[in-house]
Order: sequence, then structure tokens, then C-alpha cells
Amino acid sequence: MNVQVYPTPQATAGAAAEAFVGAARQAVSERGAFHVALSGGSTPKLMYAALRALDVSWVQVHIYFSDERTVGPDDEQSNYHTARVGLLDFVPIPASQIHRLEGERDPAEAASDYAALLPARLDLVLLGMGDDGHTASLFPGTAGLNLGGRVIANEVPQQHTWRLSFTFDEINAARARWLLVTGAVKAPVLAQLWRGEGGYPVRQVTDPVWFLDAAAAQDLPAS
Ligand SMILES: O=C(O)[C@H](O)[C@@H](O)[C@H](O)[C@H](O)COP(=O)(O)O
Repeated sequence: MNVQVYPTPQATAGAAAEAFVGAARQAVSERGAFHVALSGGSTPKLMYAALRALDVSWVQVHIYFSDERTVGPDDEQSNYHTARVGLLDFVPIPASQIHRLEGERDPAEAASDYAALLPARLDLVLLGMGDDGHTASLFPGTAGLNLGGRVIANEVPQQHTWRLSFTFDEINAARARWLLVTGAVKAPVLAQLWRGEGGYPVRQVTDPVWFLDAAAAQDLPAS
């Protein structure tokens, strides 16, 4: 397992941002572009802030989203909105290279259209993890956990809503997967994951690189 633990959320985000620069440089060097899917939630905000100050060849970066809430792009709940106000408004990435999941549309139609615009293979999928062990919008007990294809509409009864999400097939087809997880609230789930317990959705992500802060990693066995 590739597990990197840093003392604080800021240090964890900074390390992930530096790794993002390296991954982008390698993808551009090898294939002329960097196709990366951002995750949602709040954890990425610190990484976005760190990325704004780093040297990335943004004109060769294509941004996607691993999941999205069924809201419009200006809604503060939107993962696109979080990325836009935290990063995309501050870097010279062509608007045509920001590929938004259209949460305001019919979920099934939006999912189908999004799958059609994805590259054959993403270079990187950035993911977070909820304190219930979900990742992207693949929540415990939802149909999406077992759906194939690339992008789905997933009903999330525990949140009384639908979400748009990559499937695990899509996530695991990418060249790389990073899980950025910080905060003590995530520690119990991580400890169970490490013990092979809990049956959490995130365990279906293959060969991730874990970027953890000390609080999230506090219950893990000393490596
Ligand atoms: O849309 C979302 O909510 C995310 O894609 C989700 O999978 C997120 O990564 C986790 O819920 C962690 O969220 P936090 O970073 O806010 O803890």
C-alpha cells in the first residue's frame, strides 16, 4: 500500500498538490495532456489553495469530476462550484477543458452524456472518503456500488437525493487513484479498512495512493 501521512491537513494538501504537479508534468510529457478528475466535499479545498501557487501547464490540463450533486453549477453544494471558486477561477485553464457534470439536468441523461465525453482513460482520479466509507457518490447500500459502465445516476436514500458518480469500473480504469483523507472523524473507518473490516465502499478502489493527515491515521498500525 502506498500510504503517505503528514502532520496536518495543510501539509497533506500541500503534498498532494506537489504530487499533482509531478503527475501533470509526466502525463503532458508522455501524452501531451493531463486528464484528471477532481473529487467533491471539503477536503480538496486546501489542495486547491496550494495548487493555485504551483507551476502547472494548465493549458494542457483537462478537468473532470468524479461525482456531483444534483444541483446547478452556482450552488454552493456543487463540487464544480467548490473547484471553480477554489482553483479554476485562478488558473489559466481554457474553459473548454473544464468538463462539468451537469447536476441540474435529468441525472440519467447527464450521466450518459458525461460518459460520452470522457477520454478513453483518465490519468488521475482524486477521491475523498466519507465517515461512512463512501467515495465519489458511491454510498453504502446504494445500487451504484454494483453498477458497471462509466458514469451513473445513483439514488442515495440516506441523503434523500440522487447523485451523479463515476462507477468503480471508471475509477479503477484510470492510470492512478489518490485518496485524500484528513481529520479524526475518518480515523475509525480507516482503522477498520486496514484490518479488512467494515465492508466500506472505498475498499473497492484499487491500488490507491493514500494522502492522510496524522489525525485520520491515528488508529492505524505503525508502518
Ligand atoms: O460529493 C462529495 O461529497 C464527494 O465526492 C464525497 O465523496 C467526498 O469526497 C466525501 O464525502 C468526503 O467529503 P469531505 O472531504 O467533505 O470530508
